Amino acid sequence: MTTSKSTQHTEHKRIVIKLGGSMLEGLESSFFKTFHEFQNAGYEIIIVHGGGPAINRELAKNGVTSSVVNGIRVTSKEAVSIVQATLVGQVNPFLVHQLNKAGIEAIGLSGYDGKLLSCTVLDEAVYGSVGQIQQVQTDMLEKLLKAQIVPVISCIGATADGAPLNINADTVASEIALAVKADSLLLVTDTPGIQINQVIQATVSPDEITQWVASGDIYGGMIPKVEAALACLQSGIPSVQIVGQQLTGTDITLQEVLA
Ligand SMILES: Nc1ncnc2c1ncn2[C@@H]1O[C@H](COP(=O)(O)OP(=O)(O)O)[C@@H](O)[C@H]1O
Ligand SMILES: CC(=O)N[C@@H](CCC(=O)OP(=O)(O)O)C(=O)O
Repeated sequence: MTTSKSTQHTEHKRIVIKLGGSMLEGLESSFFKTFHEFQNAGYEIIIVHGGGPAINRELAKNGVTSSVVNGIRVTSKEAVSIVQATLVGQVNPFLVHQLNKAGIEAIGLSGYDGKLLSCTVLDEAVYGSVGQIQQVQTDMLEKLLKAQIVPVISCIGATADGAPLNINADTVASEIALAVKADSLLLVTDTPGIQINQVIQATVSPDEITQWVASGDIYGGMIPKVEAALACLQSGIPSVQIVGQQLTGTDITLQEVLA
């Protein structure tokens, strides 16, 4: 993994905010106030977005079927060009527009731009055109952050030959958070945190997560989120949260949670 922050001196704190496709559909304009608050508090912000519902609609419109295994979309060659067109052509500009309109200087990127997300194929037999990130090229991000521009990244990676690959946006967010040595990762979704037996969990430990994935209490789209959260915490990102649009939710912590 390439990072360049370690060689820099900076007073800034960094936050990677992943906006799930599920919450983007019901985005409230007041949500963007939060970004000003983060910036005023001295945070450099990187946004990663998904777009599951928009992708589902476009695939259906084109008569392309897809399935999901462990929260990862099995992506045929036909599907990947629709996924790319939807994320890069629709969802990303929508979000960049909303941010710019709210007075936050934002610029859209995909994994191609500045060679941001160099990938190999994860497992073609199982997932098709899904990427495994080999390198995050942070140079472009550093330049943008220095200029106080918010990068808005869609979860499309590229092979060395320039073929597009679909990557789950939670995974992209965690890889980027690790590459830029973020102080915090926020995974914003359509539910205010991890719910077990309909109760939102304020704090959860890795052992609880393992147990709840095995029992099926954590399933589907929540699986890549908890995996992303654990990958970040175990590699030293101090704060990882899964939250709703109000930014309240679940803190994932390496500490054992006392009953
Ligand atoms: N234990 C859980 N707590 C909350 N949500 C869960 C849980 N397990 C699975 N989910 C599902 O995960 C969904 C969020 O994942 P997903 O739909 O992929 O959102 P996003 O588009 O934000 O990535 C929730 O809406 C819910 O249906
Ligand atoms: C490989 C894979 O699963 N890609 C995801 C990318 C979009 C995404 O992650 O969107 P959400 O944030 O809405 O979940 C997909 O095709 O749905």
